[in-house]
Amino acid sequence: MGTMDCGKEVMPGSGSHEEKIYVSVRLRPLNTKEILRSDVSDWECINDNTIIYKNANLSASERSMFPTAYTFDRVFRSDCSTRQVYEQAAKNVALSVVSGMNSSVFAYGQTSSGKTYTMTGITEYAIADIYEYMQRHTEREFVLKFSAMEIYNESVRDLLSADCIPLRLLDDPERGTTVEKLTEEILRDWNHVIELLSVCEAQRQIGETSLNETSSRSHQIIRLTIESSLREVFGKDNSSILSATVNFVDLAGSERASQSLSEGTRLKEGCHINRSLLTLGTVIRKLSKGRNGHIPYRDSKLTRILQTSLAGNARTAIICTVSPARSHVEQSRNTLLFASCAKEVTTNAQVNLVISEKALVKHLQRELARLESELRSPQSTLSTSSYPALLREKDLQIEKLEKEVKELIQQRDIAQTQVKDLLHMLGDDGNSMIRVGLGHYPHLRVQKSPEYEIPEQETSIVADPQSLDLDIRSDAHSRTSSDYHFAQVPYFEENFRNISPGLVISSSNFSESDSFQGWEEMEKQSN
Ligand SMILES: Nc1ncnc2c1ncn2[C@@H]1O[C@H](COP(=O)(O)OP(=O)(O)OP(=O)(O)O)[C@@H](O)[C@H]1O
Repeated sequence: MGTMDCGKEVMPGSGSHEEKIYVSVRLRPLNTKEILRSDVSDWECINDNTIIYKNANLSASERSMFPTAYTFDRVFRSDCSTRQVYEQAAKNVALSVVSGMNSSVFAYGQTSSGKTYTMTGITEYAIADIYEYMQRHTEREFVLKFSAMEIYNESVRDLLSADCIPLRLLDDPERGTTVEKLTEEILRDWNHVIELLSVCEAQRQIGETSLNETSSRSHQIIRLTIESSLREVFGKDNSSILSATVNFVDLAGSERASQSLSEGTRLKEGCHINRSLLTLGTVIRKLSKGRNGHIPYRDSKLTRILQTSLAGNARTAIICTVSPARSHVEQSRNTLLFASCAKEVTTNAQVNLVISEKALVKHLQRELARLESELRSPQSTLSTSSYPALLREKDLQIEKLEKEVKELIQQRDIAQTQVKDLLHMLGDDGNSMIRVGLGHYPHLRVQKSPEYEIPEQETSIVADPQSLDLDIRSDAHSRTSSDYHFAQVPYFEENFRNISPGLVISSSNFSESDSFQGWEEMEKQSN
């Protein structure tokens, strides 16, 4: 398998993942030394999330000063296995790396609390799971790169190199802080992993203190970078590649010189360890209160290298290891205080997509060709040759609409004239109108239709429901109002109740059989 690290562009992809750091606490059993000096276990995990300090002899002032119960995403009793800790507190975060998200798993705690014990197991389990994932996803081609470093006395050292030359840190605008000249081994297989892990173990600075015979005197970061792409297009420089890094961080343990009885080299190491852990604590505390103000990442190499993992483009899990011994209560409380701040810190992981420059150029060329052919195609609505036809069609549409507008204006003018004439006629013939008070009938108006040449014997009727009066207009040329015959009241009721206002009805609609009665008769009935 070849490396994919050619000229490339890293782009944060879709699937932004803002979340809080996953914080768990692991309580280890009392060790032989602690048992021999009759130390007692003062801490107890009362459920999956809460650990309590259970010393009954606690003074009242101590009780008021310190919390006795602490809650986290997960707490592990002293009899929990590292496999269990991995499965429940690290696996989910660590394996995000195969989906293109950066991730980090840290162990934090005082010296001899079980950080190396925990991280050794977690690193192996996670890499084994990554291999298992690769076997299941044969449609993708994977490249795994392994690197390892330690920060010893504030110097960065390559754990895969025999040289003890301190490495420089560089600031990369895209990738954050990087370590110059750090060896990156492309992993061949699982045996290669085991081999490299044992090289790291052998190279790491270990020293004996009174608290831990094999105390780690440096912070160790084992880093795995995973790149993957779909197999069919792999190696042809025309694919996008997922690229992410997982860090397994085994921090050196905080220690009190009086307890670790260190002096000389160990004392100097302890000072460096404590100072960088103090910076880490400050960074976490400030981040837990939001990202306002200055965050002192640059105060230590550890926080510079881990900046992305602490608040950037990464998913992060922190496992805080705690000794149960009463003699370490102060250190344990400090660890739990750190854990309480850490659980308030938010990171924002994104899927990292890498597109090789060649692939990017090819993609853009293909897109350009597609657009050009679309422009040339005769069917294309964008074709330049179709513009004149399109314009002609639009002109015709405009012409048609203008014609319609003209016609509508004419119709409106005619209607206005008719209304005028009608009003005029009503005004002129006002005297011939006979008003009848018919309070309970719709307003009916009997009148001559303006355009209609009414024959001698005809009269028209217009209903006006706005008024309760019944108005009857006679054909003034032929008759007087007294000559009129009208339908009986029930007839009006039946036939004109729903007549629209202004509708003209000829009286010829009535037949003699409708038994017309004289006007006076009708008036009599209505009163
Ligand atoms: N959960 C555990 N169960 C059993 N033994 C443990 C557990 N945790 C730690 N130990 C033992 O305790 C001792 C100290 O553990 P370890 O070296 O992992 O501590 P550490 O926190 O890494 O210390 P340091 O910071 O000094 O390196 C080791 O002998 C280890 O085997």
